[in-house]
Amino acid sequence: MPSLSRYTKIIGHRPELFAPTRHVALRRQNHRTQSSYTVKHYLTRPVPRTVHCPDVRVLLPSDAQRRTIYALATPPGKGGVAVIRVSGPDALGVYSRIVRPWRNTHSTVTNVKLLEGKCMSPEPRKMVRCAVIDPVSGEELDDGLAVFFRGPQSFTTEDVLELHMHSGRAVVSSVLNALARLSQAPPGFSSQARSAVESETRPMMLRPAERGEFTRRAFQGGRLDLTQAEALRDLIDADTEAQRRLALRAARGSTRERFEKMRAEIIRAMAMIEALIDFGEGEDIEEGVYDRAIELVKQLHDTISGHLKDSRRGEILRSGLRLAIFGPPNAGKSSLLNFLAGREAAIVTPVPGTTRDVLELTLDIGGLAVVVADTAGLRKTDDVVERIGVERARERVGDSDISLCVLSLPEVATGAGVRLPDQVKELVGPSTYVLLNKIDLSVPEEIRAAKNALSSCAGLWTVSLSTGEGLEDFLSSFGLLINERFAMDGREEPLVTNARHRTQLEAAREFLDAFLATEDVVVAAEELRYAANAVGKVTGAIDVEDVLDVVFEEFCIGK
Ligand SMILES: Nc1nc2c(ncn2[C@@H]2O[C@H](COP(=O)(O)OP(=O)(O)OP(=O)(O)O)[C@@H](O)[C@H]2O)c(=O)[nH]1
Ligand SMILES: [K+]
Ligand SMILES: [Mg+2]
Repeated sequence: MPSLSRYTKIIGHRPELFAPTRHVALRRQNHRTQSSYTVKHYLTRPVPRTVHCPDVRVLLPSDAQRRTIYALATPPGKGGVAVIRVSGPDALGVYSRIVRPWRNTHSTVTNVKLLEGKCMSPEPRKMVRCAVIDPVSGEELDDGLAVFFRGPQSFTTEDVLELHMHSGRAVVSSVLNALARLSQAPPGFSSQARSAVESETRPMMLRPAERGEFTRRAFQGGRLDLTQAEALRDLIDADTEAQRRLALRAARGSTRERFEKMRAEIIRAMAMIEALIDFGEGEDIEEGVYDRAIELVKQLHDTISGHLKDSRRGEILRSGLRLAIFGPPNAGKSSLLNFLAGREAAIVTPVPGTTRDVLELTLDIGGLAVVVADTAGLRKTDDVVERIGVERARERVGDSDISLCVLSLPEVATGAGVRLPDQVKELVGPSTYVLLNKIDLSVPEEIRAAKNALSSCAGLWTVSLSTGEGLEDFLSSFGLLINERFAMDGREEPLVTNARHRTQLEAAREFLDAFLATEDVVVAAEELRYAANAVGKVTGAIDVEDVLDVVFEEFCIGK
């Protein structure tokens, strides 16, 4: 009989071995204790069949083992360098077919065989000056640099070839065409010539890569977990410092570690319960194991709840803080958007009701990505189009992380304070920021009275978007405020950075809830298994075929 710590180890490392033997354990258990469950009850619960760990992941003969993929890894167009990436079992073959020592290259058809004979055998990770030739005609396509990575010491864990060419449409397409032709039996050779170069001209299994396929292979090869793959995508998409920092840390595995630790804790609790089921408390297992498991799960539950409550801080850092600008017509909302954007993004006119639809821009405010939405002025109107705009404005305010109400001071000032239109008033709450605009048209007493009347809101500034007065002060203090609320400086790094993580953590928390609610040890163990699976899906530690497409389709080709 394994000791509890040994037991934890077995399940922790190879839970997939554990699942199929459970009913045996249960039958044995049935006649040894007086617990209330039955084997039938257990067997009717859906048992996840695909639980496994990264270290025992079994890859069936896959497309990746047969097919070599290629793609342009840099943005298309004219530029200094274009990188073409080739990954898969034929990468070395590609090297020998199209890469030639730079000095020895000749561009005539008759030299093909000669050149075939002189193919280079690359030293891994060493960049060499080379010529790239057409594998069929032997014509030189470009000269540049080539580097070969011997799998698994490569990004994808497969053999990888990178060709650094001149970035021009014709160069890139000629090299891509050459790669495409390697998959076909080469035309133009006589049968004699063909047999002479038989081994060299065997058609290769090459095809263009799909979105994110290089990274997907890196994941399948165990180089990255899913959070790291997502982080690479985020790093490419990062617009602000905060996004870059967050993505870089996650790419290095910080998110992976935290989720893995969480899963290990759940599995530890599960092992306690499983041991209890199999051997019974007091007999072989020490007293109080169940209570310890409950304690552990409660702590985990708190941790997960803490991360889920984190005011979407991670998601905000990653995909931007949603800010809605709202207010009465003509208050200067679109003028504010243009000021923040530094360009005439929105139409500004003296006509009230100019903005109809929601206009959205992603801007860098105080180092934070902010998705700023300009909305239609809120008022009662008979205009059908404007009414829809007003409705959308209200929805946008509701959906936003923060809202900023723009008011025209001369419009709302009453002398002794302010009066807001009903439509606006109902959207102003304690968390609303207020920008009092058009102070160039107001007298100081009016400004002071209005400021007093609005002193209870989350933030208040007085500006003129026409003269620029107060704008610098507004921008810096608003930037500071949102940074304090949402950025990660000096705080624990947010764990939940996208909706996929949130969904899985929510699911895990529900299973932990169910664990804490049940009296039945078998159900309890099962709930923990589901919880561990939910967390495992975040990193990809357990079967994730269903989420792979979702994760990788947001990538670009060549990554
Ligand atoms: N005097 C003065 N005029 C301003 C100021 N800010 C904006 N305006 C003018 O006010 C008018 C309305 O500005 P917009 O930015 O279109 O206002 P809006 O809130 O987007 O209006 P709607 O889209 O119609 O709801 C324009 O003519 C602006 O030039 C300001 O600080 N002072
Ligand atoms: K307007
Ligand atoms: Mg407008």
